[in-house]
Amino acid sequence: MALLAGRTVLLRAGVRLGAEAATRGGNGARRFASHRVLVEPDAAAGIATIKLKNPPVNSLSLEFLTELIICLEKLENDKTFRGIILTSDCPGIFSAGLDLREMCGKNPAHYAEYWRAVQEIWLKLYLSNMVLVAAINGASPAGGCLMALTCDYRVLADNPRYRIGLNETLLGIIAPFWFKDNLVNTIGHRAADRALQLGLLFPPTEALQVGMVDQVVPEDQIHSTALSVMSQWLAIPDHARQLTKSMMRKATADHLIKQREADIQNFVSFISKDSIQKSLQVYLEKLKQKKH
Ligand SMILES: CCCCCCCCC/C=C/C(=O)SCCNC(=O)CCNC(=O)[C@H](O)C(C)(C)COP(=O)(O)OP(=O)(O)OC[C@H]1O[C@@H](n2cnc3c(N)ncnc32)[C@H](O)[C@@H]1OP(=O)(O)O
Repeated sequence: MALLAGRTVLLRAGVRLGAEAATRGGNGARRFASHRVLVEPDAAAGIATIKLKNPPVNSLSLEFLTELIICLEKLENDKTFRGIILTSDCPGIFSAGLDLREMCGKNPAHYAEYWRAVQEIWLKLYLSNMVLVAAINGASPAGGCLMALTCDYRVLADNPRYRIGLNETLLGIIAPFWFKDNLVNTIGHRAADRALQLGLLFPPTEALQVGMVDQVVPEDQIHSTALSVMSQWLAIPDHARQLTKSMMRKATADHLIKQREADIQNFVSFISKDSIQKSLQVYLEKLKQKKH
């Protein structure tokens, strides 16, 4: 049931994407047509670079998530590719996380559809058979951090403005258990406990220290570093690496898979509360006023 309902989201967007692809027909077979997800394939190396392009801040709207899910499905099913570098096309921002406008002032059916897409992108990334390297070239709060956490290796550009972490509590909301599980698997229980309760956003040096990222490099070296990490990981035979990855991650993914519907219901009732709506609106307003 969960999967069937999930498919509806994909198919609906798939039709739209199909139409886009047709109008762009001459663009070269290899470039996947999508407004917001740029794919730069290097077939010889077996690597595709995905550049997130949903300006201004790569917030994860339902449409953006759906395009990303379709793109990942295509790459996963294309034997040409063994690795993905995930990065941003928006200067200074990797991703601002979930799109707050999808969680404010909408109806329960919308919240449920949105949350299913958030679950789906996490499962697709976390369980990917490919090697995923995050080249984090900008700020990466909350859902942006979560996407990076699904990857096998994280390289962060050395800029104090590029902070990364699960800051949900600062918004008056709670990181779901599977965000928490992914963080605990990455930085350990004690560090995750502190980071989650305080909603910490770590600048590069601290992010490296706590293990949130694996490497911090000068900004102009981020892509070359990601490529060299990728070639190291791709030197391992796929079957051995994939089975090992699955062994390490399956229990965490199953935790969500076994209760997807309950998790959606939980999200919908939480996010629909007046007090939570108010917190999110105040937070969005603060973001808007920051400039003036
Ligand atoms: C029980 C369990 C149940 C479950 C309980 C529920 C679980 C939910 C889990 C939630 C996970 C999340 O990811 S929640 C999302 C958390 N994300 C954040 O806190 C990031 C907030 N954003 C920022 O900090 C900054 O925008 C940042 C990314 C650093 C970029 O700073 P800049 O100065 O470059 O840009 P800004 O001027 O701030 O932003 C540019 C415009 O983008 C908008 N904008 C910024 N972030 C946005 C966002 N996430 N969603 C929508 N819009 C956003 C701003 O309002 C501006 O809009 P205009 O003024 O109109 O131009």
